[in-house]
Amino acid sequence: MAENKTNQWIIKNGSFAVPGQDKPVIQGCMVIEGDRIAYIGEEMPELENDVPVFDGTHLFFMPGLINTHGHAAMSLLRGYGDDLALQIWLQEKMWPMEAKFTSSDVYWGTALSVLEMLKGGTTTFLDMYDHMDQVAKVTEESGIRASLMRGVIGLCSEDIQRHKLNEAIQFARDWNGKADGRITTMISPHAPYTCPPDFIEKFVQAAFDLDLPMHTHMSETIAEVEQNVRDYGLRPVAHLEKLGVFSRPSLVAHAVHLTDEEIGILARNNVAVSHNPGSNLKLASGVARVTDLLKAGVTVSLGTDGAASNNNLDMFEEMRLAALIHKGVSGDPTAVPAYEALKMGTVYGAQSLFLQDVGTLAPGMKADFIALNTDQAHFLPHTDLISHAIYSASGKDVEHVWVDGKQIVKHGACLTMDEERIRREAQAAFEGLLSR
Ligand SMILES: CSC[C@H]1O[C@@H](n2cnc3c(O)ncnc32)[C@H](O)[C@@H]1O
Ligand SMILES: [Zn+2]
Repeated sequence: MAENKTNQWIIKNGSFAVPGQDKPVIQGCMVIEGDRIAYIGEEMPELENDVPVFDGTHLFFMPGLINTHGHAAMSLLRGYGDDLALQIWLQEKMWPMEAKFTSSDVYWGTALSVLEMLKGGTTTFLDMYDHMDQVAKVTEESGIRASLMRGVIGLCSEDIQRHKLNEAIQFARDWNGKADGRITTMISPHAPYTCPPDFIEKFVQAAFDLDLPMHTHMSETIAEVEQNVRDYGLRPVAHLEKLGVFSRPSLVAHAVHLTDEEIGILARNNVAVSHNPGSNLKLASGVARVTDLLKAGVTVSLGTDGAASNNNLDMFEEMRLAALIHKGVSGDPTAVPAYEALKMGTVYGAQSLFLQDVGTLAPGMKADFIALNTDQAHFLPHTDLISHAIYSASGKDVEHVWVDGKQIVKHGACLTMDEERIRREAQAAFEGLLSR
């Protein structure tokens, strides 16, 4: 949309989800000025005559979805190693293939994922992987927002450990605040079962030195918890607390197997949890205690994990799963209502990534938002648009996407990425991996 000299444009006649605010849906208009929201409300604000107008009829505007855990380049391994438990899947399928990944593979795998995420309404994603300069490059080029980190597996010699840690530090330092502030970084040992305790302590020190948050996989399977007790005499939560991880702002992925005491430790230390229901179901890891975590005051957001354990990156699916499975396992139909699932995909996502100015639609917030086409059979009647967004919608209903006030997806097509080339290169990259 062309802007006028005040850099403003206005959306009229729209319905807007404003999660976390007094009234969850507003019917009216929203003014965008540059990369931020200047106004949202039922009344028409006074504006210059030449402010461009975008007609929001039949559109439901929502904050862009925030995917708080994943490994984007793993989309190259989608469908490669289905129906296996985590450790076998990692050791026999993923790690041997990932050992062959080149920078170019990571670039095209990440591009494939970012394309899928943007078209499906995700405007911010977290990525923990290797060859992270390539992930940052895709982020810069595509216009998406991202929290990026070099994930480190420490099952190697001390020399290689040192090299990987230095890479993680260098990446975090070089890229924090880059791409017009759309990239932020974290420090990320992969998991307590792949990083020895003294190695994890070095990551904690780095996080202090760089003043950055930490992210790790934790308590994903029963086998992992039992191994932690055998190896270190503690369950993973107490183990990471003892190593100082939670003395930094922290986000842990999965946290499926927790005791009441562990939920207390996470709550006291303000540790956020990225709940990954699709991946946890597919790998048969279990069902996280989300209602208990939320009740204890823990911030719980949503992640897809990599496309090789999901097998798509549709955050609407994760919100729907979160709203459904906790009802199913608890027998309580009020567990994770639609509005709470929406907050997990938006407001709590922003909190989990330590981002202050995304996650809802309000004056002063970054203009990261999406529009769903509600003029479709599965959105009618218009009883409750938040209910429809959680229980009826999918990423395929996303018509438009804006990040930083710039339109990235228009009528379902990505304006910033070469879709045809990405599809071709990703297929070629997978075939190259098989042949090496
Ligand atoms: C060091 S880069 C990230 C590393 O994580 C692996 N991974 C992907 N999904 C999971 C998961 O659910 N639990 C643990 N580790 C996972 C991925 O294959 C990369 O090697
Ligand atoms: Zn993961």
